[in-house]
Amino acid sequence: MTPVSDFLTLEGVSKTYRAAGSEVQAVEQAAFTVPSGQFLSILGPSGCGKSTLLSMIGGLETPSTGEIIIGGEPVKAPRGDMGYVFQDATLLPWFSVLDNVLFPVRLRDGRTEAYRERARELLESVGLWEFRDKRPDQLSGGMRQRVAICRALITDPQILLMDEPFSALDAISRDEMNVALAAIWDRFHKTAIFVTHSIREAVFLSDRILVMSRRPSAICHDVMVPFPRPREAQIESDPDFVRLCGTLRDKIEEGYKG
Ligand SMILES: Nc1ncnc2c1ncn2[C@@H]1O[C@H](COP(=O)(O)OP(=O)(O)OP(=O)(O)O)[C@@H](O)[C@H]1O
Repeated sequence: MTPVSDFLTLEGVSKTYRAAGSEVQAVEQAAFTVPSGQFLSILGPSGCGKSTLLSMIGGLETPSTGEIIIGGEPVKAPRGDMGYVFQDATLLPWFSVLDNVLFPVRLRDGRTEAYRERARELLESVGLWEFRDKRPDQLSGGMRQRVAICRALITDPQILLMDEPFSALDAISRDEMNVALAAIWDRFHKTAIFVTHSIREAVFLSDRILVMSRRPSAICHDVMVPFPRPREAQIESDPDFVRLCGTLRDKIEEGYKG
């Protein structure tokens, strides 16, 4: 049994895609553990295998070699106790904000009334309760992503997986979303795996950052983020914050060269 302190464990995880006679080594020998409640970001250049790694943790892709263990159980398929947030909020356009947040419950057992209070708590925590009757096309991109985060948390999952959830947003909305996500994470405190290209975003949000290189597609650095929580947007002008961003930029450049 994996101890709770090592909630997620990857052992020698690799992924090779094979198609039309060619092979792509998307992830090579990933091995790390994540304690329960840690916010971990995976940072690296385009094509280094970040999304593939996240998909394998989520049970959406199967590793070619190695094993992924969550809460003592090997991951064989998507689990009911995971929440997902993707680049596109993928809300149902004909449902209200509230019904979108409750949708995973409707799929699971239909007992949406029992979760209405939790939906209210989640929507209030991101400032959207008063928008509960609006439809997605009446919301901004940032608001839609906040709804997607509430939807991912409605069933109180053990782990939240996020794949570049804010990359389609403009810079101001993205900064707002980082503050909103940090606040929601401080409140609900889930184990979180967050894929991003943005060094600043990773440092602002994370307890720990894994940097991936492109050749090989492997984890090349594992860095703890020392700043206390709660974090305010102003932390980004702190010299230590700026210095850590510079260090990570250097590590990513090293990873590019391979
Ligand atoms: N289904 C697939 N079939 C074949 N190759 C794939 C597949 N999915 C990803 N790849 C390849 O695997 C490598 C890693 O892709 P992946 O999307 O995991 O990288 P990434 O770091 O998330 O990239 P980005 O930051 O651009 O989203 C890339 O070379 C990609 O083209």
